[in-house]
Amino acid sequence: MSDDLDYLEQAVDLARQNVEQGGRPFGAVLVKDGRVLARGVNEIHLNGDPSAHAELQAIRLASRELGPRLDGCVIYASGQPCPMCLAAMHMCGVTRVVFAAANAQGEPFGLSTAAVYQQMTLPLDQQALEIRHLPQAAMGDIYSRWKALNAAR
Ligand SMILES: Nc1nc2[nH]cnc2c(=O)[nH]1
Repeated sequence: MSDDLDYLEQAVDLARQNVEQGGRPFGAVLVKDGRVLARGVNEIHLNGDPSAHAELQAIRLASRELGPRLDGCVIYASGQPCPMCLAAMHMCGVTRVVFAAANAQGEPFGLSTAAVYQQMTLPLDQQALEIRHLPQAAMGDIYSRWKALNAAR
């Protein structure tokens, strides 16, 4: 815990460097067992990939070493993680996340994802994005087939 400030400072430094290089003000450091496994900055300006958030970049890098499960990892982020990054953290088992700037701080600069969080609390049929559930018979037994093929692995 006492290392939190040190790692968070590193994430903020990354964000600051990224701004100087034309990027958005987001940096992230991914730590496991006291070792920095990955660092990431927002790279949307470099590759046009809208998912190139600092936290996801760090997760992608760490996964090269650890594979798809990041249990026991801690992510330090300069900004409050957006729903996409937070979902990724939940799904791959990241244990903790510590961030410096809350959404409220980013709001005046268009750097808050509070509106997306808000959308995601709404029922599917009330979200701004049209979400259509169209059941397909062709899906058939795909899930149970997958389960059967992977049960022994
Ligand atoms: N925390 C965070 N918020 C963002 N909002 C837009 N891009 C980012 C990012 O890379 N990190």
